[in-house]
Amino acid sequence: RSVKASPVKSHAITECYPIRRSSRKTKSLIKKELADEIINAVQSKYEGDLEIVEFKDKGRGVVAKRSFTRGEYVVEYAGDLISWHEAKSRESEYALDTSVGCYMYYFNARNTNYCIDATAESDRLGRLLNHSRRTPNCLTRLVWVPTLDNPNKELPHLVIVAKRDIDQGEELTYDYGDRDKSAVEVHPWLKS
Ligand SMILES: C[S@@+](CC[C@H](N)C(=O)[O-])C[C@H]1O[C@@H](n2cnc3c(N)ncnc32)[C@H](O)[C@@H]1O
Repeated sequence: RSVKASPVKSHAITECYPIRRSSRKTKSLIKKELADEIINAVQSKYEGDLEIVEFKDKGRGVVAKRSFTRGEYVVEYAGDLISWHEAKSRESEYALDTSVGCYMYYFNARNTNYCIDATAESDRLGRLLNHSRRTPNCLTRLVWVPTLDNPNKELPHLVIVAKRDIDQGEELTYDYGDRDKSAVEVHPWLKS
């Protein structure tokens, strides 16, 4: 907003009419505000609008306690941010215990391969969203978030956002994206 360049004092306008800010926003401003909202949400770690529900065929899952609009931040896929090298080493350890589920999320950001390992039980809920290939209502997005101790340093985070408008009470799901034939054979639910 170019308050300084305006010949009219801003307080004179706001006293008479509420400024319809949304109609004045440029696309890049809206984009920046959405990005800032996501950064704030990641830093606050707020997850109060979600609840854990036990499903007969999937184990725990996460259900929306309020509605979400398309594109809105839902939750972070929080865990340990590690290199692919470290991830492979941890995976071979996890493979020894068949009771350990799949909580490794591999991705590439700014030309570096990373993995979020959310295998360890924690109070964070992103790790509990189940998979849906056919009808996911969420999707994951990569965001770079400044660290709290050094605002000049950014780290990649995976956030889960609403793919479409979501009603209160819906189970939240996203597509894990694993199309590997042998993985689908071992985990037939990857087709669902
Ligand atoms: C990231 S965890 C999701 C949370 C998990 N349900 C739990 O109770 O901890 C992934 C695991 O959930 C289960 N899962 C995820 N999506 C599923 C689906 N559509 N059908 C059946 N099981 C599913 C599988 O056991 C998978 O290894």
